[in-house]
Amino acid sequence: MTKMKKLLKLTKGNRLLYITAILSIAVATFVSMIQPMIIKVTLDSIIGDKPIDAPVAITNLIAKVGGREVLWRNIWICSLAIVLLTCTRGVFLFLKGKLSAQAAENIARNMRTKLYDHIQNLPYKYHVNAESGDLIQRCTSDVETVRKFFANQLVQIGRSFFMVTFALIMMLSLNVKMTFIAMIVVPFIFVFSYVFFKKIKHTFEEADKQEGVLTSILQENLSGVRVVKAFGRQSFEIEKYEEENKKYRDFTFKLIKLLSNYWSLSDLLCMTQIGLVLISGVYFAVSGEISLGTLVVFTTYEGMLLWPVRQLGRILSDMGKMTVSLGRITEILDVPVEQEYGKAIKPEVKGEISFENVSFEYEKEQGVLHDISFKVNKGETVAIVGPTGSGKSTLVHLLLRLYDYNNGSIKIDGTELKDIERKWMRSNVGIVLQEPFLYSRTIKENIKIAKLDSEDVEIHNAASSAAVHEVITSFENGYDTIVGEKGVTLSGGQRQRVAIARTLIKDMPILIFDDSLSAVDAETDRIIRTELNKKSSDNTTFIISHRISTVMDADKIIVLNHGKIESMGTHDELIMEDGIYRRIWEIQNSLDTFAEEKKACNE
Ligand SMILES: Nc1ncnc2c1ncn2[C@@H]1O[C@H](COP(=O)(O)OP(=O)(O)OP(=O)(O)O)[C@@H](O)[C@H]1O
Repeated sequence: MTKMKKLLKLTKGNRLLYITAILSIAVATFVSMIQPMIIKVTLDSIIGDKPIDAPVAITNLIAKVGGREVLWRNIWICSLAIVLLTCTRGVFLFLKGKLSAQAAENIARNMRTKLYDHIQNLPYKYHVNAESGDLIQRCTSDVETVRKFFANQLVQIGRSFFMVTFALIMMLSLNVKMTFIAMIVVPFIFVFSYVFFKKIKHTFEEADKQEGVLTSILQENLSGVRVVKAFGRQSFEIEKYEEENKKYRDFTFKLIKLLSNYWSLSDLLCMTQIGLVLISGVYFAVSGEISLGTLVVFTTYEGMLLWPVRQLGRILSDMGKMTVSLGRITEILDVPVEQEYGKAIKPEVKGEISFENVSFEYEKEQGVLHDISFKVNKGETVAIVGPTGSGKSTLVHLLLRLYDYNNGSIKIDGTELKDIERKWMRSNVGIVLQEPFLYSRTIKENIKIAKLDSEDVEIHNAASSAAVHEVITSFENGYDTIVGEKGVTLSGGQRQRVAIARTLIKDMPILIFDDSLSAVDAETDRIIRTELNKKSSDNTTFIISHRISTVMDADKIIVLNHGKIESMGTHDELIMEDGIYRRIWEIQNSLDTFAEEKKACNE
């Protein structure tokens, strides 16, 4: 879609406001053009004795008032006319400002909502790779640039257009030769502005990109400030920021330099034009070719005309910035939202799951899961163990349809997973992520997110099942304790448990715990699992863990290695086999025995 079409599309729903704003600026410009004509007639034909040489409307008006004689005796009428015209101009300028601001605000609001909606519906893969600092910049400062364009610059372009057209008509009606002199440099100013606009666009783009880099570093640094401090990386981070900051400053300097060159050169062109009008105007007035009033009209028009022309360079340069911003916004909007390729049905999910020869790769030719086949009955608990990077999280992410498997088949109660609507599937699967995210809200609100209408008692029950109720009630504000950004006021284990409570509050047929008990001690882990067993005998549960004690009671344990199922069975079966599972079990067992012996010695 061309930029013009994109711009037009944005004004949808606000076009009437815009048309009225543009009409208002047309009226205001026309009125401001009439004023010098009144001065001219007053000077030449009311105070002076020249025949009236003005547009028909003004001649008719003079006749209606009573003719030249009456006006000469009541010269205040001419002043009053100027005052009235100034007031009319003011009213229309006010209307223009109000309506265009209103339209621009509406456009900006629509754009923000559209962006936010779109971002929410983008595929998981997009978010994994996107830089949030850059996204934030696009949703805030880029939208602001477009808003400013619609609020100010677009109507300003209209003003320039009307100004040039009206002035040209008026000047031509007075003197063709003078009109030619008054317009001789104007095309050069236009061409100059256009060339400048082309040149500055690229620099604006670079500066904007660099601003995005700065925002990203800042955002990343603030969220990872604890890592920076813990590793004593402050000076490295400061240097890195300083380097990018310097680059940003250099781009801005370059822009300022270009802009100042532009303003000085456009000043020179404008002053040359005014000088030409003054010199030739005075010459023609002295030689009697034009009247004094006509000279006043030409010099006033020139002053009025050159300002919008001068401004045009700025508007065009801002337009460059605006098209860049618009491009950056549409770049997000052009990313396709998560599509439903299958039938998008919403069957009742009971929890029977089967994987048949499933393979998956994030990047082409780099398989992550190979030929995975297993079956889980409703209500069973399946544990997935395996070395880090073996594909455990990937496997459960497939169940949520965050990614679609490349080969094989996954069936949920006999229905192909790809045919089940993504949102529907996600509303039937409760997952506790490896690194749970908590909002900077109260604990209660964080738990309620999964079920907004939940009663206090349900919240407390979920928290009890996650073995965190007592911890919460020990806080001064209990469930109303606000969790700091990303839950810094809570310990890692407490955070995990609040996240578990959030998942348990809604009774989902499938539950997934992705290494989500890693930050709690073995005893709390056991309490939570006992609670889970009590609560979720009907739920099909997946537990990913590196801790054998967490998975040993599972109905089925899947051992993944390099994306393949190495072995599968119950704990008792697996410890009989020579493999990863037995090795991990032996290591953890000997560690436990060692810890117990040490404890006994200390006692
Ligand atoms: N979004 C992604 N894009 C590309 N590759 C990815 C992505 N997520 C994971 N991988 C890769 O896929 C492989 C499996 O990752 P996965 O997170 O499933 O392993 P895991 O067994 O859960 O590891 P851990 O125990 O450390 O959590 C790894 O090699 C990882 O680098």
